[in-house]
Amino acid sequence: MGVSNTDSDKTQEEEQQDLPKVVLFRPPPAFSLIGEESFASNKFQFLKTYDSQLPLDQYLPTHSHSIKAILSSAGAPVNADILQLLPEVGLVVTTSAGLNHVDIPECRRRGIKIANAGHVYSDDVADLAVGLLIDVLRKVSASDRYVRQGLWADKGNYPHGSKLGGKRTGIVGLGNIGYEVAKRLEAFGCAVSYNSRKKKPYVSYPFYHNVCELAANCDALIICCGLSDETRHMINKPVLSALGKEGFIVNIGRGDIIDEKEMVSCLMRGEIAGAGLDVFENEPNVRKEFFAMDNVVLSPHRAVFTPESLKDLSQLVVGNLEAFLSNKPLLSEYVDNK
Ligand SMILES: O=CC(=O)O
Repeated sequence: MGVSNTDSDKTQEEEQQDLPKVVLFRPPPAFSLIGEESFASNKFQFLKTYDSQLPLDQYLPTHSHSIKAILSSAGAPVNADILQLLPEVGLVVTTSAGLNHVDIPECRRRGIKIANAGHVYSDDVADLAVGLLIDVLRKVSASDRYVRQGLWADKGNYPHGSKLGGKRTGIVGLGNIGYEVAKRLEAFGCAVSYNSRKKKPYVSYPFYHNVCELAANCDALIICCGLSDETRHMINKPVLSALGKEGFIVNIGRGDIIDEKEMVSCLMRGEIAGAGLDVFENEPNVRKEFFAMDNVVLSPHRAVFTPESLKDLSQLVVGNLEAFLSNKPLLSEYVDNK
C-alpha cells in the first residue's frame, strides 16, 4: 500500500512538472492577504524566481521553454530585459488595475497579451476616494487625533469642516474607477465634471479637455487616471494654482501623476486647502512634510485591498491564465484604446 501511494504521489509530481509554468518575480500582495492557494489551478504551475538564489539571467534560461505566462503585480516590473529572457511568454497578467509597471509597447511588439484586474477593484477604490474627500473636508482624521490627544476638554471644539454636498468635483480620468467615483459624488449632491483623454459619449457630465480649466472650475479634483508618460506630473503648479486656496485634491491613481514637491509647497503656503492621498511618488517612503499637516489625510496605498475584492481577483487571475492556456478569450484583456 505504502509503495503504491508513493508511486501515485510521484506520478502527480511528474504531472505537475509537465504543466505550463507561470512565472512570478515577486509574491503579489494578494498571496499573503488571502492565501496563495486561492490562485492555484490544475492547469498551470507557478514558478517563483524569488525561491532561487540564482540571478534571473541564469535561472530563467533553464525553464524558459515551459514558461508561458507572467503573473505580476504593481511594483514588480515587466520590462524588455525580462521579456527577452522569456521567448515563449504570450501573456502578462497583473493583479493590479494600473499597468505602469508593464512595458506595454514591448508586449505589443512581441504579440504578448496583457490582462489586468479589470473592474474588480473599482467599487473599493471609488469608496476610498470619496472617503478621503469626506475625511479631508470634514476633518475626520484630524479631529480624531484631537480627541485622542485629550485636547477637546482643554482647548474646546476642533475647527469645523466643510460640507461635501454642493461641491463642484472634477474627476481626472473617467475610466471604470473614475465613473464609480462620479456616481457616488452625484449621490452626495456634488456637481461632477471631468477630464479624460477623450470625451465619453455615455455621460452628460461637462467635459474639460484641459485639466487646468477643470481645476479652475472645481472645489475638489479627484485623480483617477493611470500613470503614463502623458500623465506623469500632469497635476503641476499651474493646475494646483488653478484649483486655488479653497480647493482640495484626492489621489487614488498613482503618486507620480502629481508633482508632489509642488503640491507640498502649495499646501505649506495655503495655496490649496487640503489633500487626501492613497498614493505617493516614492512610496512606501512618504515626504515628512505631510506628517505635520492636519489638512492632509494619508493612506498607505490601500484602496484596492478588501478581502471581498481579492477573492474576486483570484478568480479573475486564474480565469485569465486558464483561458489563455486553452486558447480562449481572456476575461479582462487590456485593450489600449488611445
Ligand atoms: O494600485 C493598485 C492597482 O493598480 O491595482
